[in-house]
Amino acid sequence: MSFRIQPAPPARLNRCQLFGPGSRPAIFEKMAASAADVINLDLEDSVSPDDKPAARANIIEAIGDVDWGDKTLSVRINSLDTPFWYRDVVDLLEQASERLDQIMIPKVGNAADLYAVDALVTAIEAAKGRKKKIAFEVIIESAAGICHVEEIAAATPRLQAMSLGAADFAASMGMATTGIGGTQKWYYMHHEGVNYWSDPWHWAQAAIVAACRTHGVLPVDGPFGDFSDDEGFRTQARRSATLGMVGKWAIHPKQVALANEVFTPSEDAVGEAREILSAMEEATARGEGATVYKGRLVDIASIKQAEVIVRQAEMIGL
Ligand SMILES: CC(C)(COP(=O)(O)OP(=O)(O)OC[C@H]1O[C@@H](n2cnc3c(N)ncnc32)[C@H](O)[C@@H]1OP(=O)(O)O)[C@@H](O)C(=O)NCCC(=O)NCCSC(=O)C[C@H](O)C(=O)O
Ligand SMILES: [Mg+2]
Repeated sequence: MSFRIQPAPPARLNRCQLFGPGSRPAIFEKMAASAADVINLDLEDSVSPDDKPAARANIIEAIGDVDWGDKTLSVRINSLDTPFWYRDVVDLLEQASERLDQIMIPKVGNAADLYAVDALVTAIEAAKGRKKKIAFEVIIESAAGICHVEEIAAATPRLQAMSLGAADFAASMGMATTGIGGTQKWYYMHHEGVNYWSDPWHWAQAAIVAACRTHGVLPVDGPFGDFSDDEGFRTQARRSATLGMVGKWAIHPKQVALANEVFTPSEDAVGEAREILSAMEEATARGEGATVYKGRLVDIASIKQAEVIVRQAEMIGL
């Protein structure tokens, strides 16, 4: 390992991010009452161009008026290739209450995109005397974004989280699918009469996790479009969790419980992680760097692995 210590990501829960269009204020209270850790009020692709001004006004009003509890409250602005984004930032930062925690910047292509938004946000915060520094989260959802994922993860200390946006990513990459996440019908190998399905999102997810872990950012899996397919959602989420992601988006309220279920470590997993830590404590007291736990090797690296699970459990209060 490099002599530089890997920075810890923000110590907050991010198991589920529930999205809702800013043009649909009737669902804001329902979003606030949900069990999602993060709320994403959307000004981007779920809002039609004509509705953008009204959606901004709805969101600004709701940030102050709705009781969002202890959730992380985030607003997705429009991307930098549109005429909408600067007005999103200016109106939010000038008019929304200090309850706003974060803005989500979609379709980032390189670090300079974040530099531009950071400059604007920093100027408005200073001009308006805002006390809370707004955090950023980004979506990697283009060929440029995935090519520059590491410089994006390092771009600004405001950055807390990074998601994979499977729909725009597939379009930008020219992928032959209209599916948003999950297994794709034609993505398989064939051997001796049997098809073996593979995961076309895997490499992008792994690149995102590595960039995030290098720079202390939370890696998050994005949307799973078919909200009638609970098992498909669970399977995709379990793969993401196994790869190191901390949570997943919900584009319908029924997906919140599924994400929380997958990204909350099970009692068994937490129990085993605590037992590994105890076994290693005893081994260390005996002057040993490795020992045997349930017939398998555990060593100093196992302590770090177990601590990932125990830290997550402690944040949740398990
Ligand atoms: C997908 C939806 C349009 C479905 O809405 P609806 O038809 O109202 O669903 P239901 O009738 O099944 O709703 C049941 C009840 O739940 C409430 N509801 C609906 N949606 C939400 C929500 N998001 N949060 C909270 N509550 C919600 C309904 O009001 C019903 O309540 P009740 O009548 O009291 O029982 C809709 O869910 C929706 O708009 N979802 C979010 C869409 C969105 O934000 N999309 C953007 C993110 S995905 C994306 O952008 C792609 C990404 O960038 C990429 O590139 O990959
Ligand atoms: Mg998108």
